[in-house]
Amino acid sequence: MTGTTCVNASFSRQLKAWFHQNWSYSTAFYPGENRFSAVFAHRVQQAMGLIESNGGKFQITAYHEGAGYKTHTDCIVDSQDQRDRVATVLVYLQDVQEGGKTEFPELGIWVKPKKGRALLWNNMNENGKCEPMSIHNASKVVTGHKYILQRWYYYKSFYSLGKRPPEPELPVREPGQSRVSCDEYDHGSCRWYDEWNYDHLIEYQRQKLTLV
Ligand SMILES: O=C(O)CCC(=O)C(=O)O
Ligand SMILES: [Fe+2]
Repeated sequence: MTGTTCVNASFSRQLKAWFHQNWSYSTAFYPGENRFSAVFAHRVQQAMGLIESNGGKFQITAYHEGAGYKTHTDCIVDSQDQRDRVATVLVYLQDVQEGGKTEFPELGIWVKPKKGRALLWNNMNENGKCEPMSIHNASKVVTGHKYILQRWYYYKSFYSLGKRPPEPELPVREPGQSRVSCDEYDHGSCRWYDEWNYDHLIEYQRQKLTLV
């Protein structure tokens, strides 16, 4: 994944100590790995016309109190690479008491997390270029926990799309410790990307929340 770096155990621990408060955590599952992925992809195609096989992984992100996510586009502005994210589907898996909104500053709109609410937007304009007006951010969770599911859709399917990459051998992870990091720390938010660490999903289940 672009921007993803493997860090060793001690540096990972250090990062956690510094930034833990502001982190969001992501993990992912892939098409065909469970029944949910097929049901979701089918319903999205029916309701929104996005072609199932043009979708990538299913990314789940958890935000604890104090965590948000920087302002960004989901596509790469001025990129020549055709393999870019045309559309985003975001589903809120749980209500958030306060904060945690998805905000689109250029459009002057924001959406409040509500369990089961799904949001779809285009990242590209009619010329097939990444649209800077699509910038958005996740405002900090003030009270509660926020869990979302996201899937990005592309113009067409390509070889690696929706396929789980092999698990890296190193570095070794301790329980509760992410091993694959990370967005750059930026505007008060950082995110662990760890496709092999389900700790926050276990926490989600502990709260008796379910995906469907
Ligand atoms: O959490 C949100 O509301 C938005 C997250 C987002 O934009 C992203 O992960 O790309
Ligand atoms: Fe985004």
